[in-house]
Amino acid sequence: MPKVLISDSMDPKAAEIFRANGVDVDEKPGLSKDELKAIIGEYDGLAIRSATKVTPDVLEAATNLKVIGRAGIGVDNVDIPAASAKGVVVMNTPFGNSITTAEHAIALMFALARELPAADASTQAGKWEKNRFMGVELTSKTLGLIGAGNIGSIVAERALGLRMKVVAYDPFLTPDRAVDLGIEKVSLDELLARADFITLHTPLTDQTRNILSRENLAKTKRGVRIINCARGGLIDEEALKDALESGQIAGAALDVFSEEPAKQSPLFGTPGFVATPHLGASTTEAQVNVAIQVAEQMSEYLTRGGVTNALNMPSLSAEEAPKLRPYMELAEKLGSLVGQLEGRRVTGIAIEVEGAAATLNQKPITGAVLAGLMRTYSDTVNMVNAPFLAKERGLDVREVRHDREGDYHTLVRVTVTTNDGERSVAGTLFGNSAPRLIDMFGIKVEAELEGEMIYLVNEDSPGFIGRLGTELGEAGVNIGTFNLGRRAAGEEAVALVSVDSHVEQDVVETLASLPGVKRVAPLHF
Ligand SMILES: NC(=O)c1ccc[n+]([C@@H]2O[C@H](COP(=O)([O-])OP(=O)(O)OC[C@H]3O[C@@H](n4cnc5c(N)ncnc54)[C@H](O)[C@@H]3O)[C@@H](O)[C@H]2O)c1
Ligand SMILES: O=C(O)[C@H](O)COP(=O)(O)O
Repeated sequence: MPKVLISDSMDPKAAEIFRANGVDVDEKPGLSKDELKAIIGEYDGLAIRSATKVTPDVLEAATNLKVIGRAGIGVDNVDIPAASAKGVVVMNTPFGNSITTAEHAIALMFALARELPAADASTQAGKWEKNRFMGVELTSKTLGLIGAGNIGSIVAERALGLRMKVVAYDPFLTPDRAVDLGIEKVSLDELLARADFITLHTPLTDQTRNILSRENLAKTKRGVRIINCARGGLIDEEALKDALESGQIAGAALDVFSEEPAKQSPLFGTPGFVATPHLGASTTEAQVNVAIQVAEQMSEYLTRGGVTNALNMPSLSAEEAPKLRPYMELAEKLGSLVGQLEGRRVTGIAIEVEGAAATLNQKPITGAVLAGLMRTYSDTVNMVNAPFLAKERGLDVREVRHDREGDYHTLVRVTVTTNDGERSVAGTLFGNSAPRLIDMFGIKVEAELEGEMIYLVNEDSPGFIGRLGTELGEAGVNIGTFNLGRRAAGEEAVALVSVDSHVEQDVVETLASLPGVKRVAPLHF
């Protein structure tokens, strides 16, 4: 039974769903890094929010880990390249807390416009400072969105409902989407110059880090109010403090900080500054949503192989998974075949699908071919890390989907490029489930790629098969199946012989010395 650790505080629904799906679960929120490292090796899955930091040393200790599920959106607390390199799928729940977070941004916008936290503190202190607090209306003001994805779009809708004008800076926002949303796409400089309120809704990346730098804060309209419910690190906090003090910025509300938990900050106590402790996603509704989603997604992966919302692997529904499984087996075997024969000489690989295979999601098939190819020289490779390792190695990977119907109802062809040119192998499924090789380097040969095998290339000549059988018999190697093919009578022929035991090097050498033999290679599937 797969076992999952929930290492951050999560709605109890998550544990209920894991158990209902036959997944064992331990809930241990608040572990130190060393405590996590000491126990992570026991688990197949790790369910987290933003507090657990999944760093390379944690992953190093996670010897059984297959999946990390983030009950929420941001995955900047997970080292995704390190997880990918270890073959661990990283999933998030991209929509479960978006409305809640958008509402928090709107709440902070109101808090700034009417100085609600300061007014509340002053009133409860018995001061009744009616003349101290003079707010601004939101109606007709311009809201500048930096990032118009899921949350930014919801903020835009709500702001339009408040009769604000919305401008957005997001290099990936299409003009059509901007029209649909009823917002104006602008450059960052234009947004800074025009916005009365600015709200940030981008992930923290190398491009967005410090997007509101000292220089950019200086370009804002005097008296602007800024809200950040996305990620700490998007704003230069020292520069923000200076701008609040100089009056360039009239108010700033941060839910997120460059260092969290933010128990101290230069901003604390600055007039016009409002803070919440990373509460963007903290509503009952959002926490139930993300807990249910993460537990369902992780259970589906651990028990049925379905992949949803993974950041380092293509999605694969639980319906697709059983259909794709025999193709992935076929693809992995074809990849392994070319890997065992060509190994590290491969510089490029093309994966072609035809017939029924062309109607399926091709990414998992490609992942399986690459895993099969590279597993011949690395035993840590799997479908998740194979595409990354292939890229790292500079392997040129091409995917081709043919609409045409060929001789077979379904076909996967793998063509590898080496210094000697291109060579390809192809396979099909018998009865929609049994993988079979049907073409080996241009020669028709039908074989099940299974267990220990010998690949042999020879000149087609009478008596050769008998001599081969005799040599194997004398070496004590029992033949299971004999699969033969040739280009034409008397020309190059191939034999794929399945045998009951591992073929030792001396047997390979004896076979290689038989007259007419061009190549012998032991294979293992
Ligand atoms: N405070 C919280 O508790 C809380 C809760 C949920 C999400 N978040 C954070 O909010 C952020 C946004 O979440 P989302 O679901 O809207 O993500 P999303 O991926 O749907 O949207 C992000 C948007 O940012 C845009 N973007 C990327 N690079 C950009 C750049 N250089 N300049 C401008 N725009 C850029 C993208 O095109 C995209 O439209 C994430 O960082 C997430 O972690 C915080
Ligand atoms: O990215 C997110 O989903 C938010 O930052 C929420 O973080 P949390 O789960 O720690 O509240």
